[in-house]
Amino acid sequence: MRSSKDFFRPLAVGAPQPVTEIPARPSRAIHFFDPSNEKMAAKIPQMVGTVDVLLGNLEDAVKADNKEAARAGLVRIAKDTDFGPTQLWTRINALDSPWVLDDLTTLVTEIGDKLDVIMVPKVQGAEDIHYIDRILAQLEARAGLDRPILVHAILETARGVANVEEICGASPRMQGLSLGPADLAADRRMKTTRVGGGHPGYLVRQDPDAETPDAPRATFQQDLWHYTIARMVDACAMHGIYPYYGPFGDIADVTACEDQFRNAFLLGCVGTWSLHPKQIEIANRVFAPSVEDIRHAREVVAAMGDGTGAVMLNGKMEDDASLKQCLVMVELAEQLSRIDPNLKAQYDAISTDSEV
Ligand SMILES: CCC(=O)SCCNC(=O)CCNC(=O)[C@H](O)C(C)(C)COP(=O)(O)OP(=O)(O)OC[C@H]1O[C@@H](n2cnc3c(N)ncnc32)[C@H](O)[C@@H]1OP(=O)(O)O
Ligand SMILES: O=CC(=O)O
Ligand SMILES: [Mg+2]
Repeated sequence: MRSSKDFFRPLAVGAPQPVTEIPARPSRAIHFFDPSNEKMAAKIPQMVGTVDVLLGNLEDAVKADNKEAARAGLVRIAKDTDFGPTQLWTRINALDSPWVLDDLTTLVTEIGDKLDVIMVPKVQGAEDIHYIDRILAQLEARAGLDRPILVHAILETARGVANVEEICGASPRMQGLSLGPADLAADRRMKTTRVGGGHPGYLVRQDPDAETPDAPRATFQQDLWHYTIARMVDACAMHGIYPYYGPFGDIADVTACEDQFRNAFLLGCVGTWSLHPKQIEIANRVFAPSVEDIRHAREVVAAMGDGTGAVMLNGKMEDDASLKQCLVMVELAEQLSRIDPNLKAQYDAISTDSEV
């Protein structure tokens, strides 16, 4: 076990000072692209500013024969593009793969100054994060970087879920976690064949009516991912890092995609992955508080004065705890307003309404 005094000392001579807090940068959509796919890669410069995070994916969904082209493509895109307010992330190959060492060495030394976060797949426990932490420090020192690259782990193995709290607390670099429902389903031997989302077979059925026991009974589909997302949210909150939903594979079903994203938002996630350009708009809308919520939250803040005691507002009791919930929403709206002029205009219009 590392001493708490050592936790914020660099892990290599010449490496940058570890961060003591993970900045709350808006990241409603982490948009995946394959840097070896020329059509996709060509679209990246024009996507800057339309999405909070662009992620050059090197792992699953990139063909084995294209791994090196994807890595080289990401280096080229990073060097040639001004990302402005948009963060640049990458997903490296798995730690047991033949590609990961070159992924890390090439990316950190060539474009480490452009990379905000490295996403690590199939993380099993703190030991995987310790490995990444040390090697990143060595490479950052070699590259002469002046700020540490942050680390994001995908929760996509049963062992990873069992170790989720220790993964979140394994390094001051830990920025957040994403749910990986496809690999997680396979690793758990769940009997599903989908990438995220619900399943019509996972349901509860209404009790039979005593008078008409043979009458049809309503069924209610349940959320397969509720348990894992809730565990992930608690582990992240405990360690001051950020939880994200992951992939929603049914690109055509924008309605169910929106529902899955909203469930994650309501449970505490700050964002999600986008696999196709059309999922960006859904994520940007869902992972921002609604105008109605902000209107209500501001009314509660105004009514609560010094923040203590209880008041009645529109027939409902508000107190210190409901005020804290409202402040979460108001702070998120303020952060998003700083980067999204459309949202700013919508939230600003509320003040005008209530002043009239
Ligand atoms: C499940 C576990 C995981 O690991 S999920 C994460 C890994 N998977 C991924 O990263 C998948 C990323 N997305 C994709 O590969 C593609 O979007 C897939 C799903 C294959 C669909 O591609 P395609 O059939 O070309 O879609 P389309 O014809 O509707 O595309 C329209 C135009 O948009 C482009 N496009 C597509 N996806 C992206 C993207 N992610 N980023 C940027 N551009 C994208 C297409 O190239 C196409 O362009 P054009 O109009 O032909 O010029
Ligand atoms: O990498 C994501 C997943 O769902 O698997
Ligand atoms: Mg996966």
